Amino acid sequence: MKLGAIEAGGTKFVCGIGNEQGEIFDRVSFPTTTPEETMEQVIRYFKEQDVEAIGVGSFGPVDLNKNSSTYGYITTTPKPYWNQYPLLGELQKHVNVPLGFDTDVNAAALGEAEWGAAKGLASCVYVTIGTGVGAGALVEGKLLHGLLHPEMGHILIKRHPEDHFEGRCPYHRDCLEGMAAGPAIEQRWGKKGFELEQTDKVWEFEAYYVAQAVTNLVYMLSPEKIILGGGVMKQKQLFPLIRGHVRDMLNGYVQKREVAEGIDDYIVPPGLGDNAGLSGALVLAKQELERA
Ligand SMILES: Nc1ncnc2c1ncn2[C@@H]1O[C@H](COP(=O)(O)OP(=O)(O)OP(=O)(O)O)[C@@H](O)[C@H]1O
Ligand SMILES: [Zn+2]
Repeated sequence: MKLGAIEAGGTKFVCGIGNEQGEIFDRVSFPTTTPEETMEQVIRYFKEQDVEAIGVGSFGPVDLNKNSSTYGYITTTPKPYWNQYPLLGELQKHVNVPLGFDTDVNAAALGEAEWGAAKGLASCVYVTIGTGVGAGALVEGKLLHGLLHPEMGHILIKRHPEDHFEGRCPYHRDCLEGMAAGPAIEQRWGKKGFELEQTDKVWEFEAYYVAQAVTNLVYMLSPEKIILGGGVMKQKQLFPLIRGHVRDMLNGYVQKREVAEGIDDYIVPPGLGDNAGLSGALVLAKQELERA
């Protein structure tokens, strides 16, 4: 089965060709500029490929309600040019195959549950900490949608007592994304994250914020695995710091092996590495084909 996959990000669109076993045969990426420019490249790529279905995991907010007149739109994004953009409709005009659609982070969670770190589990959360913070959740075997879709990057967190950075979320200032996304690190410290590897304080603050999010996720969704991805999580020293804080914050209240002696295997990097989103989009394509 030849399937197409799109990971539509705010910086770049990654397109790929793969199959229902999660093998990826080709992978290209186009910068996210204007919808016209970016989509022209995406459409040209898929027109040369004879795929049976395409799955799309997109940055958001997106409309995932199939009964809505704006299904498949990128809706209220502050990203210039992409506000109220009919992503799926535009694609469908040019490729006559079933299209699966979900958020980028839900797709990543799905990919990880199918072939990655959460393989065989009916629940997991995938959190990305990159240009923004977002999380997708698989709950009892299904991706979580609801009213809009979860926007877990904007949860409210307690400030580190030594952190005086004001935060940079345009909506909430010091929410999780406002304090812990890559651009927040850069603005607070005046350097990019990868240049701050040796500065312990940077990762102490970062781990404190991410651990609060993880702790809240444990309480709210009770996932069987929590996967932390995105550019900032390339700093591998964050993992032990986050796990330590989570154990302290839970303080023994959740009495499960996974969040005690098994925590190294509970809060983990993506099993699929940078392919989580694209792999998840393949699953979305496969599922849409089965429904069609
Ligand atoms: N090795 C690293 N260490 C620390 N921070 C990093 C590292 N690599 C990237 N970052 C930070 O992560 C952010 C980029 O995140 P990422 O690479 O996940 O892109 P993204 O947010 O997924 O992009 P898109 O918007 O296209 O989805 C930047 O703020 C960057 O400074
Ligand atoms: Zn916010």
